[in-house]
Amino acid sequence: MTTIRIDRTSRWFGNVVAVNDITMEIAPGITGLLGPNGAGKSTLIHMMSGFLAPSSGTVTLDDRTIWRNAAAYREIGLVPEREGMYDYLTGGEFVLANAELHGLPDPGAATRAALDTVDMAHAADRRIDTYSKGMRQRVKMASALVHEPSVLLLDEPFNGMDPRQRMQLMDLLRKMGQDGRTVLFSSHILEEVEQLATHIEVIVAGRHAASGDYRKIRRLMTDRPHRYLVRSSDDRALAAALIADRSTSGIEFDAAEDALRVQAVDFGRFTTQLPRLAREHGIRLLTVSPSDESLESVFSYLVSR
Ligand SMILES: Nc1ncnc2c1ncn2[C@@H]1O[C@H](COP(=O)(O)OP(=O)(O)OP(=O)(O)O)[C@@H](O)[C@H]1O
Repeated sequence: MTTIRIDRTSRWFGNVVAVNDITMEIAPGITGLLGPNGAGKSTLIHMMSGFLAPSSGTVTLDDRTIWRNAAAYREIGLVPEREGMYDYLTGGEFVLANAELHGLPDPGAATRAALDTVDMAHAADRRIDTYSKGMRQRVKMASALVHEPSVLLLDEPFNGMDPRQRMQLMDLLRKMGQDGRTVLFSSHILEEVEQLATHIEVIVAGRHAASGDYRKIRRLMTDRPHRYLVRSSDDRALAAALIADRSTSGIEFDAAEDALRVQAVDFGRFTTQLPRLAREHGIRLLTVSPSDESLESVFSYLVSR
């Protein structure tokens, strides 16, 4: 059972602070690292895998520093985001190269076992440039798993996969989590993380924004103030009724849209009160649409709390 600890860790590149004073713990099981593009997910993963030194703070694996520690590298497998693969090699040769780099006693057997795990033994002798995106991803997985690491780190592994490939990879990662491995994958898609991760860490603009199980993260997201665009048969009367209710914290009239912009602070209450108030006042609701449902707005809410 292996735990990665990130303690007050920052990483900067010149003037850019990619990771800003983050503290978190990655325990056995499946953790989702959720954040929008540019949040610092790859930088954090590269520090966890020993590819990048922290500028300050520490990243440890069961209390041992990861950076420049060959013994720690042996316990970690990384599936990078980039496609950088040696296309002229076969899948088998690609995985074997990594087995040899790790100095495994029987690299051939380890390669076969890893390719079996990801269900790629049948294509081991084909060149990588003939593979589909999903097959490439699985060979990258085999290469990361060939030395049977206790920690598996995957950077945006579902990018570009079709639904079937996505399900297969999810099943495989679930199995690894159940076996007691420490699995961390990054994503900018909440639903993806929800489906797979038992624990979620959210980072935004290099900072740690939230952590917990998906119920907690969902709740944080639905409890935040929501903005709606509302059109009705009598906007003035509806505005008066809504502003008197505690579910609503602000209303303005948007002349260009010919609609009300409503800020709701209590999401649950607002969704039941709006139709009730309209009915009571004989007002017909014509449009009710959320105007800030993008994940970006959710994330910016999480960091501004
Ligand atoms: N080698 C580097 N040199 C300069 N800036 C970098 C470098 N690596 C990352 N950055 C910057 O650090 C910030 C975080 O990047 P990072 O790739 O870690 O984010 P991310 O969450 O993985 O995003 P994405 O999913 O888009 O890759 C970005 O502003 C990026 O431009």
